[in-house]
Parts: sequence; structure tokens; C-alpha cells
Amino acid sequence: MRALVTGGAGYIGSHMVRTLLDAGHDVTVLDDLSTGHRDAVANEARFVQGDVADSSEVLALLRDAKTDAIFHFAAKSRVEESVTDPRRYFQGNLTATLGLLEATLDAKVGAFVLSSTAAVYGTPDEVPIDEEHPKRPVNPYGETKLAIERALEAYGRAYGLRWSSLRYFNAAGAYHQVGLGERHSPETHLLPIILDVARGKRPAINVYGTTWPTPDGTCIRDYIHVRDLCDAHLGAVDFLRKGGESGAFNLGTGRGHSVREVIDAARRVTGHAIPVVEAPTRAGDPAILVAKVERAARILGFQAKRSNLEEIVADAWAFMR
Ligand SMILES: NC(=O)c1ccc[n+]([C@@H]2O[C@H](COP(=O)([O-])OP(=O)(O)OC[C@H]3O[C@@H](n4cnc5c(N)ncnc54)[C@H](O)[C@@H]3O)[C@@H](O)[C@H]2O)c1
Ligand SMILES: O=c1ccn([C@@H]2O[C@H](COP(=O)(O)OP(=O)(O)O[C@H]3O[C@H](CO)[C@@H](O)[C@H](O)[C@H]3O)[C@@H](O)[C@H]2O)c(=O)[nH]1
Repeated sequence: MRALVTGGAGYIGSHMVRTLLDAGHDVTVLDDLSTGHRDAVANEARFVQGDVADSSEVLALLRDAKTDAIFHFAAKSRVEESVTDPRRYFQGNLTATLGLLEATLDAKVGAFVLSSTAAVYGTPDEVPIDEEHPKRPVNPYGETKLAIERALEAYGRAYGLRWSSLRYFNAAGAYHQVGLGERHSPETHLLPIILDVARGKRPAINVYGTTWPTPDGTCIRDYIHVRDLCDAHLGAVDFLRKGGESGAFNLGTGRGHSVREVIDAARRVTGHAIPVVEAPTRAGDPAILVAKVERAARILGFQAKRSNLEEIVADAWAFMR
């Protein structure tokens, strides 16, 4: 397969590039390096610096590379920033992706895999959340991803676009053995911030809320190892290329961990005390997000293999050190 990975210099995209290369595929990366790192892109991949919104450049690239499948990771993804600077999200995610889809249709690319998110659901009525749960995003980031999903549905029906939308829950962990891991700046994600405390870069971890309606009062999330996520993408594209139906899939483990559980796991892995500061709640945080993962298991044959919490934390820690 000849794959285009947009956002392939970012956290999850760079792991996808490695996964595709290891499976014997040909990879081109398109990334504007707005939040990614050139040195995260494997040498065996072709790298093009550019914006996915630039339909004519992308069309030329797709034709030149004879692309069979697109993995679309490129996006802005800081939830809080999407509230304070929504145009960056409607432009950078929705408008940019519509530009990419123009080129995708014109080049007749056979499969399109979107990085979607649990944020399309908003505050859930019930957990675990299945794919049919009502979609009521509570921030512009989730709104833009939902709007992109709706465009995929309509383009599929009208123009025959074949797509898969993968709704990730919380991506974490690293492929430290090949030098890959999470390097956001600024970092907003829980685990890398906790590990920054362990390596002395921050004094303490702020826990956003301790009176949530959960057993220990802190928020619960479904953490999935970034390498398991990448394996699921291979399953999704394989399914599409064999004639499988377009659609959306949750990617998680079906198990939730509280913020305190993640901190405790990091204490065990790092041997560091990791001081905690009890802080006010963060805008837009639902108490509990846990995926129902039966659909991806049944249809894509997906099974998380590396996503127990200790392993996720240990891999992220090995990368950081
Ligand atoms: N990290 C998570 O827990 C999580 C959860 C759910 C969904 N997602 C989605 O997964 C995808 C990847 O997330 P990530 O954490 O790796 O983010 P990231 O910021 O590390 O990677 C995004 C990459 O896209 C590039 N990019 C952004 N806009 C671009 C554009 N217009 N043209 C070309 N390149 C562009 C950036 O330079 C960066 O390399 C995103 O779509 C995100 O919304 C992530
Ligand atoms: O310093 C911190 C950082 C986070 N948290 C908490 O830790 C949990 C996880 O937070 P974070 O790592 O920021 O992830 P989420 O806010 O759950 O969002 C991630 O997971 C979503 C899907 O579940 C995706 O949509 C988003 O893109 C992705 O950033 C939340 O309860 C936060 O309140 C803290 O208590 N302290």
C-alpha cells in the first residue's frame, strides 16, 4: 500500500509512520510542522512540508505518489485552546480537512482514515459509550471533528468516498525502542505532565477536581497505548480496502482509570513521590469517558495488547528518560 500520513511528524502520526513501514508499506508524510517534529519522521518515509488545506498541492502529491490510502492525523487538538481561539479550530481542522477531501476525491484515493475523538460525544449519558451515543460536543475541538465526520458520511453517500473514522479515547505511551514518544509544547496531557514531575521539570501535578462523582473523586479516562491505536489503523484500512463498509469506531480499552490511579502507577514505575496539588476543575472536562469497544473488536478484529496502565506508563517513562 502507498500511504499518505498527514500529521506524520506529530505524536500519534509519527508512530503510525513507523507501524506502516514495519508492515512493509510505502509512506509519504505531509506535515506543516506547526506542532510536529521533523526528526520524529522515520528516514525511510518521504517527507513533504506543507498544509493539508492546499488542495492543488495535495492533489499533485497524491497523484505523484499514487496514493492508495490517507491517514489523516493533522489537526489542532488542544481542547482549552479551541474554546479561547475557535477560529484556529474551524479553519485548521474543518476548513483544512475539506481542502484535503477535495484532493482526495479528485485523485480518487480508495480509503480515508480520520483521527477522530471521544470529544464528539460530549458529556456522556452513560458509560461505556458506544458509537451510537448522541453526539453533543462540549467544545469547538469536538465540534470540528464531528463536522468532519458528517462531511465524510455525506461524501461517502454522494461520491463513493470510502472512509473510516476512528474515535480515540486517551492516547498515551510511547515506542521508546525506536525513539518515539509524546513531545507536545506546551504539554496539556496528564501522563507526560506527571512524568515531568518525576524527572524534576515541574514541582507537582495539579489534579483538576477531587469531588467528581467517581470512587476517588477524580476524573476517569480510558487510556490506550499509541501502538495499539496504530495497529487498529492497519485493521481499519485493511477492512476498507477489502470492501468493508465505511463507518466510525471507538478506540479504547473499555477500562477506565482515575487521575489518582495514573499518578499511583507513575509512582510505582518511577519510584518518585510525585507531589499532588488539588486544583479547581478544568472547563469542559466530563467526569468519566470510557469506550465501548465491541464494534472495533468484532469488525476490525481490534484488541489492545499493550494498554494496561503500568505498561503505558513504563513506555512513556522510558521514552522521557
Ligand atoms: N492525543 C490524543 O489523546 C488524541 C485523542 C483523540 C484524538 N486525537 C487526534 O489525533 C490526531 C493526532 O494527535 P496528536 O496528539 O498526535 O497531535 P500532534 O499535534 O502531535 O500532531 C498533529 C500533527 O499535525 C501537523 N499539522 C497540524 N495542522 C496541519 C496542517 N494544516 N497541515 C499539515 N500538517 C498539520 C502538526 O505539525 C503535527 O505534526 C489529531 O487529529 C487529534 O485530534 C488525539
Ligand atoms: O495537569 C493535568 C492534566 C490533566 N488532568 C486530568 O487528567 C484527565 C486527562 O486529561 P488529558 O490528558 O488532558 O486528556 P483529555 O482532556 O481527557 O483529552 C484527551 O482525550 C480526549 C478523548 O478522551 C481527546 O479528545 C483529546 O484530544 C485528548 O487531549 C482529565 O480528567 C484532566 O482533568 C489533570 O488532572 N491534571
